[in-house]
Amino acid sequence: MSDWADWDHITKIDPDKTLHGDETYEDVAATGTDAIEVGGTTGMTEEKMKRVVDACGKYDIPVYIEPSNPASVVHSDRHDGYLVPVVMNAGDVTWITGAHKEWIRIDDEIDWSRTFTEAYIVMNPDASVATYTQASCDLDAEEVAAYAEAAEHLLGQEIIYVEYSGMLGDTEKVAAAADILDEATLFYGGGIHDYESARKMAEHADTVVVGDLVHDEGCEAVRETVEGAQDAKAAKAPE
Ligand SMILES: CC(C)=CCC/C(C)=C/CC/C(C)=C/CC/C(C)=C/COP(=O)(O)OP(=O)(O)O
Ligand SMILES: O=P(O)(O)OC[C@@H](O)CO
Ligand SMILES: [Mg+2]
Repeated sequence: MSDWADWDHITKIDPDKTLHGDETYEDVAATGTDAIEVGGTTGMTEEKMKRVVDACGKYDIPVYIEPSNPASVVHSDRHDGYLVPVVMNAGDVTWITGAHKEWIRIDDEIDWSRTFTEAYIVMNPDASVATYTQASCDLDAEEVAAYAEAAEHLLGQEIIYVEYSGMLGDTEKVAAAADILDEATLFYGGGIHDYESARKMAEHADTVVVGDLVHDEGCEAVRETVEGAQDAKAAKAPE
């Protein structure tokens, strides 16, 4: 079974940002979050990535690198693996297969045994990830569901990621993706900032991702979102 099948909550650390106040990565690991993803769209370098991966890798929590370009991939035995995005609704094929081809061409150390993909559906047109990938974000619930279904059944993706980075998404669209998926795991990320927003999104998604909050508000706020996600999952009918 894949690691992520048991994750209710992921904390995403952006190596281009600092932690809140004097908090440490040990504090992040102690929030109850199930895994740490390390990634961001802008300002990413190998050096910044390595610093965060090395620091997080000391604690008893899965750590995955989520690269936004081939240059931000670092290799170490401090982390568990790589979650490489593929953007279903990208306007530029670079972000569907092009960057992947270049990465494979230039990197001799790829460890396929711990490299997996995430099929992103990018939904917030104001997020840097939308600009970066030239994503078509104007999608209704039926289209979101169709992208999710294409990702799972045509492309064999195991993780579908509805991404509203920077804003809380439309639950109707998240639910449409959740309802169409058979076996794939649904990640939701964007704008989760408290118990209630985490609970609401985790009613539909299998796993919620919290990003900006850890940098802007800190670990106590993240802990509340972990509780919201866990309560939503506990309230769902047994699968
Ligand atoms: C093939 C390799 C190694 C890399 C390419 C991987 C791809 C397709 C990247 C596309 C962009 C993407 C989906 C990045 C994932 C990380 C992400 C969504 C971060 C959040 O982005 P924002 O919140 O918009 O950015 P900032 O917080 O940096 O402003
Ligand atoms: O920063 P936020 O809005 O929490 O979004 C989380 C994550 O989905 C970003 O890739
Ligand atoms: Mg962000």
